[in-house]
Amino acid sequence: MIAIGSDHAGYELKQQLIAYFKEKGIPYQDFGTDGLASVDYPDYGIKVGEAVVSGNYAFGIVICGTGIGISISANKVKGVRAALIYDENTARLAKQHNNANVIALGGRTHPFELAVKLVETFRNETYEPRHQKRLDKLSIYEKEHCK
Ligand SMILES: O=C[C@H](O)[C@H](O)[C@H](O)COP(=O)(O)O
Repeated sequence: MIAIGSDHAGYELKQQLIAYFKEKGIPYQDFGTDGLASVDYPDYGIKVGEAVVSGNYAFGIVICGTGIGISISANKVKGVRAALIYDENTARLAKQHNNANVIALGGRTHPFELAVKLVETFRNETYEPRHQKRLDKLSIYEKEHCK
């Protein structure tokens, strides 16, 4: 199950991705926003981040205008590794090297066709455990410094 959320600037791309998931039978849960009215990206980045660390989702997708603000927001949640991806290489490496559990896209920077390609590339990639030592350092920092 994919957790997906956006602010107003990411709303249209979120809806397009949801239509794609429905067509392909890909399970998802929509965490809002529900329209084009101006909202604040931290509310949605944090909501999706918390959902993902709950363990009930394969990964999260967060979308704002650029993907920057909402990735910063998701990364405030302990246990989240959110990656702003912008081409096939970063989509692949976000999984292979960083084992990202949230990916961020920009409604004003990522056309739908690119966004789908990046989501599918990330989804079908595999984490390389040789990087675990680095991820462990992040977890240790979180354990010691973030309540
Ligand atoms: O990083 C921030 C995001 O791109 C926001 O979606 C953006 O700042 C919203 O801008 P505005 O309020 O002008 O629609």
